[in-house]
Amino acid sequence: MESLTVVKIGGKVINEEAELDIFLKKFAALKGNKILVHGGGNIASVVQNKMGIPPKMVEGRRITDADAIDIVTMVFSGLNKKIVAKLQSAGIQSLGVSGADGNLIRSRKRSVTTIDYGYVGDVEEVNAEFLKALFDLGIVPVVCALTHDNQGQLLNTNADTIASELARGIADHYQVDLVYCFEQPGVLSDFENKVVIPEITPAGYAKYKADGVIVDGMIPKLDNAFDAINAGVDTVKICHFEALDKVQSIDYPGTTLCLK
Ligand SMILES: Nc1ncnc2c1ncn2[C@@H]1O[C@H](COP(=O)(O)OP(=O)(O)O)[C@@H](O)[C@H]1O
Ligand SMILES: CC(=O)N[C@@H](CCC(=O)OP(=O)(O)O)C(=O)O
Repeated sequence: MESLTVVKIGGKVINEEAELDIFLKKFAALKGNKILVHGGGNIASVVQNKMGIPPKMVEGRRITDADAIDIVTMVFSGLNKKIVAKLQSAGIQSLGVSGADGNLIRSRKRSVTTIDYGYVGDVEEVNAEFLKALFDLGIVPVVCALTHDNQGQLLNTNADTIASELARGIADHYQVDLVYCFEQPGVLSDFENKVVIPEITPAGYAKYKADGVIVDGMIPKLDNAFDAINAGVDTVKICHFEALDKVQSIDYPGTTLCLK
């Protein structure tokens, strides 16, 4: 089976021009078929504040009302084009898409329970055939955190979830490696001293979570990571964005490997 690397980069790295450039150079150098999924949540929050519409977040997820979906659509789509322009300059034939483009990711608006998340979508289907066609043309897809409901509505979907769902959606056709890149050196057992957990299992994750070692945005990231591993994705790694050039070598220690 051909290999495919799905890389997700977080919004904090995108926000720093120099860091983004370092990361994109490393992404450009990755061998084989690849997809880049990017966030941009913190930039959307800055824009919301500037527009006098303060962001509302619940457990790391944005409450996306009518104003917020307009703002995230502009911010995420704009970032998407900026990243594609930078990748083109690195010689990568890339195409920036949301989940609506090429019907790549169809989702369903999250139903209202105790919380109304507004225009937030839970993924229902990934168009693996469209991705395969892009790879056959030598095109690298760059995917932002927007999906659609096939009834004309864009929906906001967490970028970690998009990366996991894309990896799972295409795992029948490729040997898929999923890499979450961010500003920390991996999942940490000691945040102050930056001690990386080299391998994490669901049992270890449960314990670190109960002990308050793994908190905040790392919780949905690991939930998405284990969902991917359980659905047939070959490997899931969580690493510093500057370590991306090392993830394709088997024995690189400076990263967290998620195990079943
Ligand atoms: N044990 C941990 N190890 C590493 N990061 C952690 C840990 N617990 C919480 N975090 C936090 O999780 C954040 C990553 O989640 P998030 O902000 O959603 O990432 P991203 O920017 O990739 O979308 C890190 O910036 C870090 O502050
Ligand atoms: C529903 C939801 O919360 N969507 C996220 C999508 C962006 C994202 O995930 O960006 P990062 O990866 O940079 O955090 C948001 O609006 O912030």
